[in-house]
Amino acid sequence: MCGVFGAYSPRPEPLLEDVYLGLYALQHRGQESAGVAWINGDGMAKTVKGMGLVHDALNQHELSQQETRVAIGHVRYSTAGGSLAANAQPLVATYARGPVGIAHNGNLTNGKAIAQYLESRGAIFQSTTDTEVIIHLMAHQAHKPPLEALIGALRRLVGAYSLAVLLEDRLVAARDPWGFRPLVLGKRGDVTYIASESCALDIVGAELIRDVEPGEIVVVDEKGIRSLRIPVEPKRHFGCAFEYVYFARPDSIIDGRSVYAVRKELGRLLAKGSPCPGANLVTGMPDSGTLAAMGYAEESSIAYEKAIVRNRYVGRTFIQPTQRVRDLGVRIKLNPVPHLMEGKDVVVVDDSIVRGTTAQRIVTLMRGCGARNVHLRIASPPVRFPCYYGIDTPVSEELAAARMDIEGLERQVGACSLAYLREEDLFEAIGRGRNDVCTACFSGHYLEGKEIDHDLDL
Ligand SMILES: O=P(O)(O)OC[C@H]1O[C@H](OP(=O)(O)OP(=O)(O)O)[C@H](O)[C@@H]1O
Ligand SMILES: NC(=O)CC[C@H](N)C(=O)O
Ligand code: SF4
Ligand SMILES: [Mg+2]
Repeated sequence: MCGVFGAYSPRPEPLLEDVYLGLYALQHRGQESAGVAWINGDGMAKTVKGMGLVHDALNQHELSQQETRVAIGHVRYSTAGGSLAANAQPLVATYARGPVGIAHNGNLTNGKAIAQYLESRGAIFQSTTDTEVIIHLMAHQAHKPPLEALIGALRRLVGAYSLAVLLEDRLVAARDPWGFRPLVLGKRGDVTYIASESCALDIVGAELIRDVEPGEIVVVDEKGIRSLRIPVEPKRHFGCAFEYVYFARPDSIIDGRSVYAVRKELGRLLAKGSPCPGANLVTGMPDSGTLAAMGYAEESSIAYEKAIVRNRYVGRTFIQPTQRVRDLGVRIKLNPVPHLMEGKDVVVVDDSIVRGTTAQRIVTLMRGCGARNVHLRIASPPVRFPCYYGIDTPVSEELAAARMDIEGLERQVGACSLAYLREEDLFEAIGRGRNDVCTACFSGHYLEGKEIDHDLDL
């Protein structure tokens, strides 16, 4: 999952500082690289990118010295192509019709097929991301004006894309027809913003105007804001349920629904479906399990304690690219408060179990601190299938809930009991119907109707 951000002003301004701040607010969506791109006074596309977190990769002071009318930015969590400097985004190129820059959140399921087709006709790729195919598809339609070439490229894509695009001196936002990933529009005075999540608008003092609709292209230029459509009719919408469960920040609003409210509701419904009468306290796995734990505690009238402390200097562990770093991360990141554990029956709520790294470590530590019973409650259904749409859930063999049944997993993590949320409760908490939400990593029901399993590395 990545984060994208873009800004457009009718006159030159230090917009890159806003982009920097917006990316900072989207850091939870990608920790591997960060970058910005803008159009300078000569109409040329410029870019600064680096590996690591926003404050390591980019220099806020230097960026704040630049004035521009249009700029985009990206934080990356690699899902197609390795975690390399060459794959850092935004990707920028100058083709026959002028400069173009693209920041992409999501994953194309036909990216590899398109790349092979283009390579067989002489295209030379500079990166191994799926994102680059969009630029090549545009370059192959150089007879059309750039906006038409972009639309012509997008109509060939299948899968997930929420894009912030620099197109000459225009800012363009585009969201795939299935609406997998979030994308919002905001405004502060006459500056227009696009962002993966509304929390990035808040940080620059912009007001959330609305979501970019699935299948919509929003063009921002000197004429104002225009809305166009990607000419693809989706059979249904596929907004990612995992954004609400784990990925997005709780202060964001996605497709009109507060992530905070959804997470608390997930916890309440979990308590109704899988209660734990007699437990002494409920606690949440920081960070993303916290709100569901509060909802669980409220619904079951059991005291909520912040009984697992998070080391604030460690970021997200699940989105780290290797298992070694994930193991180390969980080790340093989370610790129970010993005196709250002694002789207690404790309910621990987490948002999800993916590989089982976090659950196993914490249950072991809690037991070591003297907890009598540890009941693990998960505020989403079991993750049994890989995601092909921009979250790097591993192949089925690495997914804890695909490798064993719930009793086996309960034994593996050492919990006294383990229970998951029901799928229908997930739809209820999100407030949308089965045909509006993607739950493929839980259900195995993919966009193309079957398990797609092609190697997405281009
Ligand atoms: O079963 P696993 O493979 O351990 O993956 C699941 C865990 O990973 C995520 O936490 P993460 O540390 O990434 O982020 P968070 O701080 O937002 O909870 C998620 O919230 C679970 O706690
Ligand atoms: N997770 C994402 O959104 C990643 C975007 C793109 N597929 C990449 O790997 O660079
Ligand atoms: S498969 Fe899971 S993580 Fe991927 S888009 Fe669907 S719900 Fe989200
Ligand atoms: Mg977590």
